[in-house]
Amino acid sequence: APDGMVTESGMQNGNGKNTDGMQGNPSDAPWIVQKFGGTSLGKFADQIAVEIVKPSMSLHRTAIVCSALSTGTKAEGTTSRLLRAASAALNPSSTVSHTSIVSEISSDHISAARSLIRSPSLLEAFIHNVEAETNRLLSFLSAAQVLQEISPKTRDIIIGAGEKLSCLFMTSLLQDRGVAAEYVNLENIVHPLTAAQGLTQEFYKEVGESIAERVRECEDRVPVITGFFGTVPGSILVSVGRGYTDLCAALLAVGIGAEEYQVWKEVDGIFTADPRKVPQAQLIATITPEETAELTYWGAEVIHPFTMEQVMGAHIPIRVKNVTNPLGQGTVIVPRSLDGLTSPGQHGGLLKPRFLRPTAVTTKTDITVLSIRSNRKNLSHGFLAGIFQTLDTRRLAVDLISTSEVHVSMAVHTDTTQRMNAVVACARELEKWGEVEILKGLTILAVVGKHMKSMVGIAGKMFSTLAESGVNIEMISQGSNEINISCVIQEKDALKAMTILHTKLFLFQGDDDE
Ligand SMILES: Nc1ncnc2c1ncn2[C@@H]1O[C@H](COP(=O)(O)OP(=O)(O)O)[C@@H](O)[C@H]1O
Ligand SMILES: N[C@@H](CC(=O)OP(=O)(O)O)C(=O)O
Repeated sequence: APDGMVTESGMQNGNGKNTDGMQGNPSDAPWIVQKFGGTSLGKFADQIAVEIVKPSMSLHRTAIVCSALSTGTKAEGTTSRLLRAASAALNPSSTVSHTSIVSEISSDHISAARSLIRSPSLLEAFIHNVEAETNRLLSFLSAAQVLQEISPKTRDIIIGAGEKLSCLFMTSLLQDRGVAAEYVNLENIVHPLTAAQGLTQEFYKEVGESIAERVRECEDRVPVITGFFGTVPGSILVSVGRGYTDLCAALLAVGIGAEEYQVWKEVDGIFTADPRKVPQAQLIATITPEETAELTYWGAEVIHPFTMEQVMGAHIPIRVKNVTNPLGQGTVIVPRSLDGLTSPGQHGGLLKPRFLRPTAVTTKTDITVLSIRSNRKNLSHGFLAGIFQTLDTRRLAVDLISTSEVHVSMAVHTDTTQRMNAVVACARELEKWGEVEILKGLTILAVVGKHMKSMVGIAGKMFSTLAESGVNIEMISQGSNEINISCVIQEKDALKAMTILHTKLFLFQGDDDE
């Protein structure tokens, strides 16, 4: 009987090697890597264990990678709360203490376990492990409070606690449901020598191989892997950013040579538009990595943008699937080597054929446009270089740019107060070049599709459709590649614009001239 957790040293332990009476991974079957997001784990942990992981184990060796638990939205999730705890520790006048945030995180995990884990011994071992992890976390936060400083490495360790807690929880739950599972903590997987080379492809490859090696040590036990993969060069939040678990699972998929990498979400896959905003959006059966990367960059929060590059180089397909509909086919992001072999399928009969329409439409909110009208007749030598240097010193990246002889407009993503303040500071500095204007409350609207390069007049149709619907276009920019056309509009028009473009460009019945 499962009498304790199968964990690394320091954690309360049962008999790790003994999988008696528990279902283990089949030996020699191909590997599948499954990644679960925080909100999915927070809401559907039982279904994930019983309806997704267990069935997968009958045909595949299954490895699961988990993000930190969220009970509501990602902003209320464990990672966000850990970041708030770190800020609270540093801020003596903070209204909440880091200790109260940590104790809430701890009690949320314990109450999730109480409601799902039936075995008293597994539950007791889990609570013990949560307490040990929480105490360690508190010691890091208290040290930060005393020093009034958090190094990037300490911040990484603090946020990494989120994935450790969620994986301890999933390991115990799987064991409780009869699965031989093993907790795999990647906190120390990055070797200092590997880290020294920076975030290079070689770094990713070595980390992926180390994760795979650790996973093989689990033998027939299902590895439950922390999506936090250690203190990476320059800090995980800065170098990779939120959503790093997608990348972690991709590194494992490559390292272990998985047959498929599954990203489990709360949507059926990638749609022609955000299904929560455009109810007519249709599920896309297959999509290219380039299109997925564009969509992600332009606001569709489907998968971390660094993920595609890793998996596609190794020709491993990514399948985006829904935790609440495990039998659905999802969307397959087809690696280059397989592209063309699979049919460009689509679901539903409402959509125009693939070669006559773009793949998807998306919006990216919180955009500010910074415009500079030169006070000379022509753009002088050094004008553009000066502008970019100013932006660079404030660490601002430009999403879209449009230039004329005496005028430059740049769209910047201002999703944090810090970035908005940086834009205002830049504007002040740029006044030496001419008249500066800041336009806030904007959205980038992007249409993406690999067939668009051969669709004559698609840009014209996009802009005339917007004009007919009374959507004012603030800025148009030549797309950086042929698979995307984007423009900047008012935030208040975003939903209307996306819906009307979806109807006119994607659906049969919306088109009057075909
Ligand atoms: N084109 C798109 N296809 C699918 N989902 C999209 C698209 N654009 C935006 N989204 C949004 O991305 C989110 C991804 O799903 P979710 O499971 O909530 O993410 P997470 O795994 O981060 O918790 C959904 O909220 C969905 O509305
Ligand atoms: N927990 C981390 C990493 C992550 O990958 O999250 P998710 O898989 O829930 O997007 C975050 O919130 O950023």
